[in-house]
Parts: sequence; structure tokens; C-alpha cells
Amino acid sequence: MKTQDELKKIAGYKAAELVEDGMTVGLGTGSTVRYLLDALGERIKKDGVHFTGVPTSNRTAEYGRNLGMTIKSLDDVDTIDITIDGADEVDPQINGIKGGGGAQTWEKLVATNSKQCAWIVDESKAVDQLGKFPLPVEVLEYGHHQLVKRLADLGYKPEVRQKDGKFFRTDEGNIIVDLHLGKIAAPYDLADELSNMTGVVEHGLFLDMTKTVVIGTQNGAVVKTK
Ligand SMILES: O=C(CO)[C@H](O)[C@H](O)COP(=O)(O)O
Repeated sequence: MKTQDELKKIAGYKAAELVEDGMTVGLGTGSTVRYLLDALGERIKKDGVHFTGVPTSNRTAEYGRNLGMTIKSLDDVDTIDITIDGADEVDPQINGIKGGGGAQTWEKLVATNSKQCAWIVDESKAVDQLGKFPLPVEVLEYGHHQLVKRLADLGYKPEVRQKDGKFFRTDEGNIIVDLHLGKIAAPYDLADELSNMTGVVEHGLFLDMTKTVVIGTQNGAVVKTK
């Protein structure tokens, strides 16, 4: 029986095959993406593959640079050929929840500006319905008390994310409110509702953003497309 970590590695290494010489590649964030980066680092060393990485977090930028990758900001590239990123939950329509690592705003910006996207997950992330994983919402600190109250009044069970006894901070210096929804019956409506709330920077519902998911399973990598 392979561990969850081994399944993440299977997905990350498989997805590294999607990267071709000369591409500009959006690089996601998280522990599964680390395996992707390791695999790409090996391809740089062994095969001399050259690509430009556009990171979705400072963590990914640093990890990639240490592996010898050329790293550029989204603002310094014209197009992104493919973005490969992790996810916290993926449903059968290949919609997902992202932001467990608090990077969903940059992740969505990079994904939105990519010609194609692929997600890499271990099989525990494949669900029938989104919502068991708390939905991360990046918000401005200013006014967050009022926003959290509003979210609570809507029944969304908000919780301000903490780290080491302080607010968790995104790379933009904002805070994260996790919504404990249990299940999301109408993800498109919820996405619109959250996007329209003043003070919300970006939420972790990623709808119709990718057609491909690479799943690490006990039987190897399974690639699902729609
Ligand atoms: O959205 C993310 C970070 O904001 C990650 O992709 C997501 O949380 C999955 O992480 P992991 O691969 O560590 O399980």
C-alpha cells in the first residue's frame, strides 16, 4: 500500500512529462508540486531541458531557483504554455477547491493567463462533491471582522486562518478565512457571491479552469481529461 506522499510523487513525476523544451510553465504551490519541481529539476540536469517557470508563490520560486530553474514573474512573460498545480479537492467535472497553502490568488492569476492547465493530486483528493475541505478565501485584513460576521450570518462557518498564534499571511500580506461548508451544492453561485463581496481578494473555487487532472493512484498515474 503506497502512502499519500508516494501517490503525490507519482502524480508530480507523471505531469513533469507535459513540459517541453522552450515552454513557459506556470508552477503551482504545495507538497505535490514539490515533486513536480523535483522531477523538472532532474530533467534540467539529465536531459538539458530548458523552460521558464512562472511561480504561484514565493515558496515555489525559491524551491525552483534552487533546482536551477529560470524563474520569472507573471508580469515579465507574455504567455504561459501550461500551468501545473495541485488541488485540495477535485470533483468529476474537474472543478476544484484550491488554497490549502494560501496561494490561491496567484494560482488563479497564473492559471487564468495560461493556454492550458493540469492539476496533480493523490487519489484522496478526488471527491463526488466539493466542500468537505474548508474553502479558503483571501481577504483584506481591514474590515475583516465585518466580513467574517457576514459570512457567519450566511451560515458559511468562517474561521480566520492562524499560524504560530498569529494571522496566516499570504504572499500579498492578506489574511485567509476558511469556510467550513461541508458540501457546496451550487459552486457557481457561491463563486459569484464571494467574488462580489467587498474585501474579498480571491476565493479558492476554481471552476472550469482545467481540463486535465493527473491522479496518483495505487495502480499508478491516471490522467483524466474533459
Ligand atoms: O492550492 C494549493 C496551495 O494554495 C495547493 O495546490 C493545494 O493546497 C494542494 O496542496 P498539496 O499538494 O500540499 O496537498
